[in-house]
Amino acid sequence: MVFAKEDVNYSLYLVTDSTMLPPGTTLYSQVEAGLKNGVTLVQIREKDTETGSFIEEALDVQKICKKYNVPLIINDRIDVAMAIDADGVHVGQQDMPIPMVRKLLGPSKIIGWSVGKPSEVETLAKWGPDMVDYIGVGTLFPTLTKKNPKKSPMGPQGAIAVLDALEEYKASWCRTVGIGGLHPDNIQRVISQCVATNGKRSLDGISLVSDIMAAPDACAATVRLREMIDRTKYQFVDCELNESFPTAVSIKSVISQVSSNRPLVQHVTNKVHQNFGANVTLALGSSPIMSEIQSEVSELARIPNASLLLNTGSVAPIEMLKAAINAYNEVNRPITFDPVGYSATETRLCLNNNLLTYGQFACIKGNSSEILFLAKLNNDKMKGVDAGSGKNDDALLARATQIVAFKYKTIAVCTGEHDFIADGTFGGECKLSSGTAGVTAEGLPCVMIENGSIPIMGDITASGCSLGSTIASFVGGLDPTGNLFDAVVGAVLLYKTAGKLASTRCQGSGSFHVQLIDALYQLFHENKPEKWSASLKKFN
Ligand SMILES: Nc1ncnc2c1ncn2[C@@H]1O[C@H](COP(=O)(O)OP(=O)(O)OP(=O)(O)O)[C@@H](O)[C@H]1O
Ligand SMILES: Cc1ncsc1CCO
Ligand SMILES: [Mg+2]
Repeated sequence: MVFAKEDVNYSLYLVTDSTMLPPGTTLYSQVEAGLKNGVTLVQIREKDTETGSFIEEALDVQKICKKYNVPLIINDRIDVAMAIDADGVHVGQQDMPIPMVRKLLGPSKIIGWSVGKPSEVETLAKWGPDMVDYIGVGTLFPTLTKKNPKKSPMGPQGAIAVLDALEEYKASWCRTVGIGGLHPDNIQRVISQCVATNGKRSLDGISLVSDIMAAPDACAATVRLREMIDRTKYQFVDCELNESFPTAVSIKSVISQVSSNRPLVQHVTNKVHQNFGANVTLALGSSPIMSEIQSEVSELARIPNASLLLNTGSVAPIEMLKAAINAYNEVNRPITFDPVGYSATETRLCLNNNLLTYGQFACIKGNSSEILFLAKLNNDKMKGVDAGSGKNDDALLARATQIVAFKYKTIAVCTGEHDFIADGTFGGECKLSSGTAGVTAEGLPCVMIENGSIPIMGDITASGCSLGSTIASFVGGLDPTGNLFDAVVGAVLLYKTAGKLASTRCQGSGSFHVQLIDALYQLFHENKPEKWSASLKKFN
């Protein structure tokens, strides 16, 4: 059978590994369970099997693939693929060069290539449409199936770079599947985040091994995966993600929700911020818990209206941070991420990028230096944790905020004299292939909040960190019908108004600190956003 290449469905691509079969199953039975329940493409990848047995296995699997009308791809062994007339082969960077593979297989077979970086895309684009039909983009996350991984995992941001290269080099024919460490707990996040910067394409499919091959019930496992891939909404927090322009009325409603739900705000934060953050949280009618105990994160995340503030100013062990991200993502509770001093040192850059790869955040907030660096609009390293003193224009800051929101499919906040907030959640939409239907960072909703210059806000330590506490409290306090963007904007607007009020009441930075908590307390409990002094402007 010859498959028309444009008809190949890459959405759920099963790669075999007979070393992980559970007792009572065979390679054949696991593949059949997959095919019956929605696997759309099969690759035989048996690294340690002798040629004779490989061919026997391949012939067996080929029969069943034919029955389900699904193409069969052979990993690496071009000879085996030719011998059994398989539908295609998949080769890695170190395997036989692609032009030779094509010469041997002829034009009609499917050829897949493992790609990890943009320069490899440039190569395949130069070869043109007759060489590589699809690429396996990875390794996305750490995985046990690669025995000697040569590359460190690229994460969604690495996959975005590959998708961008496909667009840049105009390799429109080339399809993509994500590969490496994909499981039900990260598939939707990967589909949602891995979108080219021009919004025109996302991954065409998900490729995986162990979730089907090692499953005691491969039918149920495949049904679950299929359902996950077909779901077009990624509800990573249990509140509304729909686009809206916040108003005094909607912010008033957010505050009422926070008042009655009294969220539990777990702070994993720096030592300087601990006490201030706990008091700010209490001023907002919420309950702080400053905890870095790994064994309790799952329990905390399951408490109604739990919310996590993850601030990397000084850090807990990385395993604890990942466990916390996992625990909150697992139960769709919001995480507010503050990458303090993001670009100050290689250590911070590496740690923050590692965490950004690991989870889905409801909000990413930073000062102007952090957001500009995250957006790759500025390469100047920060001096410590404070924003640089250079003046940036509003348009540049808004753009950086939108880029961060788009990249991480989150609500991004950039602080300074003017605060910017952009919504990159796309209502939680996640789609294979079509990305954001061409919507780019510039098209994202973005607002600006200002209240004149309040330099004293930058003269106390951890004022940005405590805005993080305020956001975490507001997003945690939402009802399921509450709106995430309203909550983040409401928090920033309240904080700016409180800052101004406190600056008129204080005598210096020492009393400003105290006055800021008083002002937050007063404004929150009065709940009259229509009277707040900070202004909210639509920037886009
Ligand atoms: N010149 C200013 N005028 C008005 N508001 C300001 C000014 N500078 C900072 N702010 C406000 O102060 C808060 C902290 O912002 P900043 O950009 O200083 O954060 P940060 O560097 O992360 O703070 P930290 O790391 O000390 O916690 C924000 O709410 C911001 O809006
Ligand atoms: C001063 C300082 N150092 C690490 S975190 C922090 C608080 C302000 O970001
Ligand atoms: Mg900060």
